[in-house]
Amino acid sequence: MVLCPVIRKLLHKRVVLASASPRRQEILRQAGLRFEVVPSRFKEMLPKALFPSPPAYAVETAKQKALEVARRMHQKDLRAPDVVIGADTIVAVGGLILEKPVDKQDAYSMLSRLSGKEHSVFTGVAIVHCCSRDGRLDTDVSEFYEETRVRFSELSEDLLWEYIDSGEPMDKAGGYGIQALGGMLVEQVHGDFLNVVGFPLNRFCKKLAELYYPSGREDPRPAQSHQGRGGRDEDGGERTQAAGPEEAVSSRTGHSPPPFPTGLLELVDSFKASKALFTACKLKVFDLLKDGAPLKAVDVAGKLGASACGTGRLLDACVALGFLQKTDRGYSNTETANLHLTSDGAYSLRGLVLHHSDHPWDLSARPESAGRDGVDPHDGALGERTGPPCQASCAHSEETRLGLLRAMHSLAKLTARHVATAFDLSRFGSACDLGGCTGALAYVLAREYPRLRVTVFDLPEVLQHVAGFQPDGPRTEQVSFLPGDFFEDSLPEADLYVVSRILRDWPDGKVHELLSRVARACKPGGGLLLVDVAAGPEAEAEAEGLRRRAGGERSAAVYAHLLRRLGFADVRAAGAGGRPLALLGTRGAP
Ligand SMILES: Cc1cn([C@H]2C[C@H](O)[C@@H](COP(=O)(O)OP(=O)(O)OP(=O)(O)O)O2)c(=O)[nH]c1=O
Repeated sequence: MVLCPVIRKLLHKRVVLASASPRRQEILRQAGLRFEVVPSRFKEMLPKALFPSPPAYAVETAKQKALEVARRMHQKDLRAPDVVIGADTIVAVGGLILEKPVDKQDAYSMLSRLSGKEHSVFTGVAIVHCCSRDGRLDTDVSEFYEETRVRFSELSEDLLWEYIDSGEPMDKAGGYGIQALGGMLVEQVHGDFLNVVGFPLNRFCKKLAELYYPSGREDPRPAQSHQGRGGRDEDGGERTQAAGPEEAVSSRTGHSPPPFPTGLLELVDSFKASKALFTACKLKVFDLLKDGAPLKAVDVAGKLGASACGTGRLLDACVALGFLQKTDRGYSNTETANLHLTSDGAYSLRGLVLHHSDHPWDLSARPESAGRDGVDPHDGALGERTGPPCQASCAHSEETRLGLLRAMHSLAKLTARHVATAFDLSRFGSACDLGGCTGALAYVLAREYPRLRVTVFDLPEVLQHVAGFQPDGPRTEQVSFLPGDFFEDSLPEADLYVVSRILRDWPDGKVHELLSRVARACKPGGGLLLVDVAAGPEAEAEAEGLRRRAGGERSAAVYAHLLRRLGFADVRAAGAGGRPLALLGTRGAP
């Protein structure tokens, strides 16, 4: 069939790739498709013996992967994406299906089975069109597979083990990657190379053409029958005319609708998810479900004095978010909820959640900055000043301030050990935590470094509240509190200055001013530990733009650049839980 430009047909749709495979993502991205990645949680454990042929197994697995994601997304947001794409690649040799090896021995038996022979690589693909109607999810599945035949050379034992020891086989069907080192093993390829790598792009485009050019309005030739090549299609029950109404309009007018606003809709969705969390915390749902037996929605509703229907929806949303689990017996907390969302959990973040729920624009603004002349934490973060600082000041009632302290304390407590151990700080004898608030980080630093004396430097109106947050236990005498304003007063002498979670909503000028003061106070060889950099390597590039739009963290690269400009050398970054967390710079000679 003649290929038409089909990828653009998906540009204005919300497309999700239900796959964690980096190869699939790359192939589709390079083809110009715009999509989100939501890896499927479907376990690839269908009983192979039930399938008439290996590709039938691959197609069904691909379909189940895509459907799982469509259902999960629908349950979470009550709005499924327009299209979910799932794929599954298998290797078949002598009627046997080989998936990813479970260990080196398994990789060895797979590769020795393939040595000197021809095998088939099948990738099954499912394109699931979704539609949410009255809270129900309708799906329309189109599926196909592609076969590529691959011949391996005879492989020596040495080569086999050398290849296995490279680690490459482990996440690949049949235990090899034709696109990398595994290419060495291959003598001949018959068919689509990309199909072996995990996604049959050419056949995918043909399938899209069948779906999106129903009666040849744009394609000079009418769509072919769905039998495809060699009658291999497994398109049972698929729709023959997948173009939606907007397709029809666009093909009539020749006008292309704008690209799908994925980022914008993600923001809306994440707001809905946060809202469910805020509401459940406010209603103390997690306290209610803490220790006892699971409860049905109607019982939870009764205890909360809320409607059964609304409560059921809220509980289901919490299930989708991973905070509750649901069984026949009812709803109960997950581990995360017990630990972080109950009122009295050791690492409770409920205070933080409630604070953000009640003061969405305060985010991580600190109580003292609201009252300080000229320091409006939102200045710059929102692009312009949002009003005179006194407004923010008035908004900070005593109760609000305590709520904010509680929120900051719980967050600092949770992350303090990661921060304290992100670098070896044992060379420092004294530290000053600027804006260290309740001392949550200071106490953990003291515990980790018995030689370290830590001064928490913060405004008097903040320090007057900290008594209620002091921990019992050893070495509390290493920590002292000193009232002061780090913009007005001289900074206490210290070998190490700590600036943790206070800069994120500040305008660049204020950040520069504070860090310059630190740089001037810091002795050569002294350090600056800066905590709170943007998460995720991909976030680095976006962080600046995002921060400018909505306030938030700066990327590690931006901070590192600034620290170097201010005379800090050997600036190193450390992360925790896969996220960048902190930077440590050492003051060079002035
Ligand atoms: C044969 C072969 C497979 N592969 C890869 C493609 C697939 O990623 C993987 C087969 O496993 P799959 O289960 O198809 O995919 P996956 O587990 O990587 O991702 P997901 O289930 O989330 O979709 O093997 C290669 O990269 N090169 C090859 O030469």
